[in-house]
Amino acid sequence: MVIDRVADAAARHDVAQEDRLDRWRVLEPDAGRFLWFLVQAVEARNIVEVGTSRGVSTLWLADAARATGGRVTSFDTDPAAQRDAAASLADAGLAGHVDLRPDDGGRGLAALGAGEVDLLFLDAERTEYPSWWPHPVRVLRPGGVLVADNALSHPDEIAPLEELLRRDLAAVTTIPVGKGELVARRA
Ligand SMILES: C[S@@+](CC[C@H](N)C(=O)[O-])C[C@H]1O[C@@H](n2cnc3c(N)ncnc32)[C@H](O)[C@@H]1O
Repeated sequence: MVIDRVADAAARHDVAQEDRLDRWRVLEPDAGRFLWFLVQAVEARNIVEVGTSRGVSTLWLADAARATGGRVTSFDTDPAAQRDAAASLADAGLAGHVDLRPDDGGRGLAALGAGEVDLLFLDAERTEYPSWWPHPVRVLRPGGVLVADNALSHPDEIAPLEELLRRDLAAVTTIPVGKGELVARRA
């Protein structure tokens, strides 16, 4: 499977990198399966991701989008990473379900319309998320879901995001899969 191939390449790559920012830091398999299920459970069609990297989470989201008849828009500030992701998506036959945007996620979210996103996945620099407010919540449709990775691996960095979500949304919890997925649903 293409996802396994990219995840294996990421593990080999990351172990040799001293600087965290040089690592690909791809999504854990159980978190990927959780995202894949969630997209289909909420029948998400307009799916937005911030943090493509080499596209492991994008592959999970795109495979689920194929099942819902939806589409993934994925932002990353690293065009080289997105070129690798594009090749993997093509290998998996999923390129037609994804728009890769080499852009800042905060700027990308600010440009989206209110209530147009069914599922938003945040997997970029966690400390930046609060500066993107109110757009991560503004873009969600009623019943739409926000998911943020690293809720358990980096609780201190995720705490400001969780505080904003608990202020603005009713249902917020952390699912203990992968590195911890913070999930919030817009009523
Ligand atoms: C943890 S990796 C994403 C891993 C990816 N979701 C996966 O499962 O393969 C974080 C990525 O976020 C990107 N990034 C960091 N800040 C960003 C921002 N403000 N907007 C968009 N992408 C950003 C980085 O370039 C990096 O590729």
